[in-house]
Amino acid sequence: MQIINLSYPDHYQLDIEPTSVAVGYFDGVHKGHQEVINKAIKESEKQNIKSAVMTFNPHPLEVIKKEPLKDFLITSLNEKEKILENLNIDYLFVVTFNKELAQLLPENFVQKFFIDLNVRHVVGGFDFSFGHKGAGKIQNMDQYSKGKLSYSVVDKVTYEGDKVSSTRIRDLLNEGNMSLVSKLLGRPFTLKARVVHGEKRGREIGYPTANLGIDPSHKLPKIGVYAVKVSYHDQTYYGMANIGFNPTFVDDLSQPLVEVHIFDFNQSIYDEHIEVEFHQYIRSEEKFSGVDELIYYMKQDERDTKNFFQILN
Ligand SMILES: Cc1cc2nc3c(=O)[nH]c(=O)nc-3n(C[C@H](O)[C@H](O)[C@H](O)COP(=O)(O)O)c2cc1C
Ligand SMILES: Nc1ncnc2c1ncn2[C@@H]1O[C@H](COP(=O)(O)OP(=O)(O)O)[C@@H](O)[C@H]1O
Repeated sequence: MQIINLSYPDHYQLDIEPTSVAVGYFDGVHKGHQEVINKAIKESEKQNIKSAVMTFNPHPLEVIKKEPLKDFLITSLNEKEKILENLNIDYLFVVTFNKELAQLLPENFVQKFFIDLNVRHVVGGFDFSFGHKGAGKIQNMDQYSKGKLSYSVVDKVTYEGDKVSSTRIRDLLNEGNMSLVSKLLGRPFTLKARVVHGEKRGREIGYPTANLGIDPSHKLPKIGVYAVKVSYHDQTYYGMANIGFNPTFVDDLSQPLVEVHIFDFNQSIYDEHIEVEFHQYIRSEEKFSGVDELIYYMKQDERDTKNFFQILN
């Protein structure tokens, strides 16, 4: 997959082959988004052209609200790139979302970002809008492109009767309903991050924890303890994670920490990247009377996690 960064009003001289492109912000790349992307791939095969995804960065809300998003994005740009890479897309266009782009008339957006880029077919979801005040509707593509592009609109995808949407997934993350989140995403909710330094308390209490460096804009599941799987250097491990404020030891953390104790693992992985899949909410985070009570509960968490994954204690 070739990643091409674009921004308006910059001029660019690009040599891009004809494409069928799926367009959207695609936060989470959930089952609904996957249908849009698959349609673009199918159409590229039919027309014997390349497949592409066009996404935006940062999130439009950040530009409209003029402040950084907090606890919002289901996938960082980096995570999105990795998911798309696995879908075998030929090109990923990452369009900078800025004030200028937000003001483009739909017909100008279509000229600049589709026709000028050699796009032949555009696929969007039934409710996708673009351009000035979101007035551009994919359904009006013939008018904007003066018939120069073909397009398809993908219908609402539902799960158990309700629309699959990024908002629904955020609500389920707030509830810690990881099994339903997995169903709507088509894969477990995953954080990909660098391991950063913590307070070095973990190893003292017999449970070293890899602390994840996560951008505050990333959505996190509700505060508490989770059964997780960790990928590191092409190997998968089981583990237990805590998302929280370590109230037993600290009382003034402004951001929740995400930390993972990996079972049967004993390597120094500071500054390395790991991927953590959240499979099951285990319990809420508590303020314990001290280290001994915390250790007692962490032992119980280890048993609960191993029972959940059906691995031997
Ligand atoms: C499975 C698990 C459960 C945890 N539960 C709690 C908890 O309920 N309350 C709490 O204050 N800290 C909890 N912690 C966080 C520990 O306080 C933290 O891992 C420890 O202080 C080590 O911190 P460090 O990585 O900064 O050294 C938990 C950590 C893990 C891995
Ligand atoms: N089983 C394990 N699970 C998680 N991290 C481990 C494990 N074994 C060793 N480590 C290493 O130890 C570090 C965590 O130790 P800890 O004392 O909790 O330090 P910190 O407070 O800096 O996170 C991890 O970042 C990692 O490099």
